[in-house]
Amino acid sequence: MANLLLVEDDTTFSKLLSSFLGKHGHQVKVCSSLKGAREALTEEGPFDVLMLDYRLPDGNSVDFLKTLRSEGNRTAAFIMTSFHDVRTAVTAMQIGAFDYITKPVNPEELLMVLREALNKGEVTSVKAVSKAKPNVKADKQSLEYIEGKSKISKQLYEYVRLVAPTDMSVIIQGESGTGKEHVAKSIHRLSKRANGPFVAIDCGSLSKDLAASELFGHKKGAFTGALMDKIGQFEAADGGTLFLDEIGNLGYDVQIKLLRALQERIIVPIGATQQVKVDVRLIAATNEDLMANAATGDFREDLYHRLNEFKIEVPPLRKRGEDLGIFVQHFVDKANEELERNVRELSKEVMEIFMKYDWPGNLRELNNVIKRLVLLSKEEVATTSALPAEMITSMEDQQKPAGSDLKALQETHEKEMIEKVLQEVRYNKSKAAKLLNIDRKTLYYKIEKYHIE
Ligand SMILES: Nc1ncnc2c1ncn2[C@@H]1O[C@H](COP(=O)(O)OP(=O)(O)OP(=O)(O)O)[C@@H](O)[C@H]1O
Repeated sequence: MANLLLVEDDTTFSKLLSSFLGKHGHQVKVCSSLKGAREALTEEGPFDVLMLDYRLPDGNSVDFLKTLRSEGNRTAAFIMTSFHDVRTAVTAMQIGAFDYITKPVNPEELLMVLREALNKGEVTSVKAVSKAKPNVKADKQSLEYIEGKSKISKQLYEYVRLVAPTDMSVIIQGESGTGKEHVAKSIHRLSKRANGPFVAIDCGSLSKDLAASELFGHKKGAFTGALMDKIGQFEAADGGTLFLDEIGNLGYDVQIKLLRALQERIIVPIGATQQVKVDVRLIAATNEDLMANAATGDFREDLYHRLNEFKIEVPPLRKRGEDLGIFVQHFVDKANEELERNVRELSKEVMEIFMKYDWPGNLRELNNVIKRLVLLSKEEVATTSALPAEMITSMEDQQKPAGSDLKALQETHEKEMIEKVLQEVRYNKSKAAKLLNIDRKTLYYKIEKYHIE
């Protein structure tokens, strides 16, 4: 039996859900607002899993969860969202931090996601620590992952093989769910450090107060709550690779410490007087534009350049062309095995929809949608009946006009405006920056970004 917190403002739905989960032996506390959830967490917690509706009267649950994580709350959680909000939920999703389920909620799917959340247990900032066994050539990872055959994928793995044997720091940039962690693991596996540890940290779920201690360790008594000495993840990764996911989330003071660790190869645990030598290769991932953040001062420029010895862009799924079919088959096989089903393939109509859809959540979203399809399909060929209904309607309406992509639209406007102002001031960049109300660094960055001559 699990102790669940359900935050849902649709009372009919929450009653149905809690009675359904009750019948499956779970205990459910229901709240209809984030304020209520906050109170329940303080007064009635801890819970095993948080189940959060996306839109609530007093805010959205992605922001709520982010706050909880930054406060150090690590309860497993998933978000229930309508298909139209998937994009937002997915974009904000951190690996392992939380999952999502689309409404209308299918009972079998709900139990599946809940089971997974319970198995995962508490979310930790340390995502994975693995020590590869020497002499095991075809390790499990190579069976679980595929590279794809498209030109863009071939290039991606060419870069991976090129940079892996060096000791260069690498920035892996790509949208959420594109496989950045997998790329980092591949670099580690193909490096001289393959027999050393691979430690993955999710900086997005590190609380601000504890980030430095998590990375560099602390001495007993260094701060309230430091009850004993703690080894930081830098030391844990000694001789291997440290993977910092969502590095853009690290606070400024931790960024300074990180830069020092990279430059001098030494760390000082909090409260310690002695320095500790470390031999760690750093790989950082981000789905933000770190260069832009460095230009605006949100990320330390010196650290950015120190990390950016090599940059790898992981392409979004919609740009991986023919790989889609390969990934589909791979995820179908995986879901069959996990769920003990026997779906052979997806119908032509499903594949057509998949090809038109733009997959904002990339491989992770594809994996989720296929799992649902396999779970709900009774036949060997999975049909559109197991797709979220709204996915089908949205595809029917979708003409993909250029003007529907808000970000692209904003960028086009921005580019036009910058060009216009630059012309007006005869390319005097200081004047242009002033008129545009941005600093010069940001202007330079944007000129480069938009290839303005
Ligand atoms: N090459 C691959 N072959 C098969 N599955 C993959 C591959 N790359 C990624 N995946 C799967 O896609 C999902 C997302 O991958 P991963 O966590 O590496 O992405 P990410 O870009 O690091 O995500 P985030 O931005 O949220 O941290 C995982 O379930 C992973 O197993």
